[in-house]
This record gives sequence, structure tokens and C-alpha cells, in this order.
Amino acid sequence: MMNSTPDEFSSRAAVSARDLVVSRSGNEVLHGLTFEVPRGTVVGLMGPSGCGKTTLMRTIVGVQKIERGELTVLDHSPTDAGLRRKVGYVTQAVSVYRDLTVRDNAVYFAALQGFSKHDADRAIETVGLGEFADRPVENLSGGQASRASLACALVGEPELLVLDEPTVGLDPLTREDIWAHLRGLSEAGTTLLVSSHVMDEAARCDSVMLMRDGRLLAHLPPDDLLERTGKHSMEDAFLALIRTGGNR
Ligand SMILES: Nc1ncnc2c1ncn2[C@@H]1O[C@H](COP(=O)(O)OP(=O)(O)OP(=O)(O)O)[C@@H](O)[C@H]1O
Repeated sequence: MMNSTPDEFSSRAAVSARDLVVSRSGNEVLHGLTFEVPRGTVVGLMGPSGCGKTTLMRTIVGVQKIERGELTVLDHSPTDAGLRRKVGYVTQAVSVYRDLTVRDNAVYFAALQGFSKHDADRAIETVGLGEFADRPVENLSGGQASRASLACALVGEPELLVLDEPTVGLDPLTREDIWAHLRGLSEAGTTLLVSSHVMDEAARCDSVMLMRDGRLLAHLPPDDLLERTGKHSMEDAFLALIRTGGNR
């Protein structure tokens, strides 16, 4: 990577950051992150509460100001209007209208971005909610409601999907279900950046970015994390890495 030309660098990375510094309300929250998210991969963003995961995701989707450093998203500046149709973002809270049906939500999101009803229906099918399309979101289970949010982010078939804790509060079976959908999207070419508190979910990612206190401790494939720390579970491996501050 050190020897890459800018073109080679950009063509491989969906997101690349160099010395990225971000402040919120005057306090520096991200202290100089340098990383690359390769296109078509699933990257897990893990770390304790308050370490800066949401802030990083907000910066990538262009709603958080960059203080210093560089950030490129699909070869554009994150605030570039051309990215709006290429980047999907699902926040932690279920962001759909609970009194509307799944289809009406998806059609509304589609219309906002200039997509069709057909695009909305395809997104609903993608997340496996076809049979619930005419049901108000308030009458769905938690996992189904999460998938309804996901469907809204998928209407335009984004190239990059940024998901803030899509499985939080869900039971293991539903988590499994959501991850199967995410893996399917990745196999179809979408790049996914997914945050989670559940360290075992790291094992489902192609690589894991481990953050602590606004810094990146490591970015590596899950098997390498286990090997590097000599641990058998992601949880233990992460704790070991935190104790050494990311050093061997
Ligand atoms: N609006 C804000 N103004 C000032 N500081 C903020 C604001 N939102 C978050 N912070 C601070 O920024 C830091 C990072 O918060 P962030 O929400 O990015 O963490 P997180 O890793 O996503 O946490 P969690 O896993 O609990 O969602 C925290 O110290 C938090 O207190």
C-alpha cells in the first residue's frame, strides 16, 4: 500500500482515511485515524461504548465535520452530493415511521432519493420482508423492524452500506438472519461497514477495526486477531489487545 499510486489506492478502497481528526462540541473525539475499507468487503467496527464508532460512521456518511486529515468515500469527499445515492446509512434507532407499513416506508424513502416503487419492493424482498410489506412497522417484531430500516437504506442499491449496530437488542436467531442478509449483500458487491458491541459478530466480518478512546487499536481479519493474541474467543482477544494498547 505504501507504494500505491493515488489511482491504485482509490480503486481498491471504498473508504480511505488518513490522520482523520473529528471533534464534537469542541472536544476531539477521533484522534487521527488511518485506515482503508476495501471494496466489496464486510468490515466490523468494534469497541467499547463511547470509543467513537458512531462518530466515525457519521463522518463517513458526510454529516459530521472533519477537523483535520483526509477522508475519501467511493473516491469522493464524504459531503459530495453525488454520494447520496451511493451510500446507505442505518442509525442505531429504528429510523422508519412505526405507524406506516413497511412498503409505505420504503416507497417514501425511495421517493426522497428519486427511486421508484419497484426499487422499494425489491429492497423489501432483499431483506426477506415481502410477506410483511403491508403491515405497519409497529406490528412487527424487533428484528423485522430492523430489517424494515435496512430495506429503506437499500432502495437505491447503495455501493456502500454503513450500519450502526444493526443487531443490537436482537436474539441470536434474528442476529443470524440479519447477518445472512448482510453477507448476501456483500456477495452481490456491496461494501459494508457494520458496528457492533458483540465481539462474536467480529468473526462474521472479513476484517475488524478495533477502536478505543477515539483511536484505532488494530484493523485485521478476525483469525489474525485470534492468532495475534493467542486467544480463542473474540471477546478475550479484544480484551488482550486493549491491555497491550494494540501492541503485541
Ligand atoms: N453530540 C455530541 N457532542 C459532544 N460529544 C459527543 C456527542 N455525541 C457523542 N459525543 C462524544 O463522542 C465520543 C464518541 O461517541 P460515539 O457516539 O461516537 O461512540 P460510540 O462508540 O458510537 O458509542 P456507543 O457504542 O455507546 O454508541 C463519546 O465520548 C461521546 O460522549
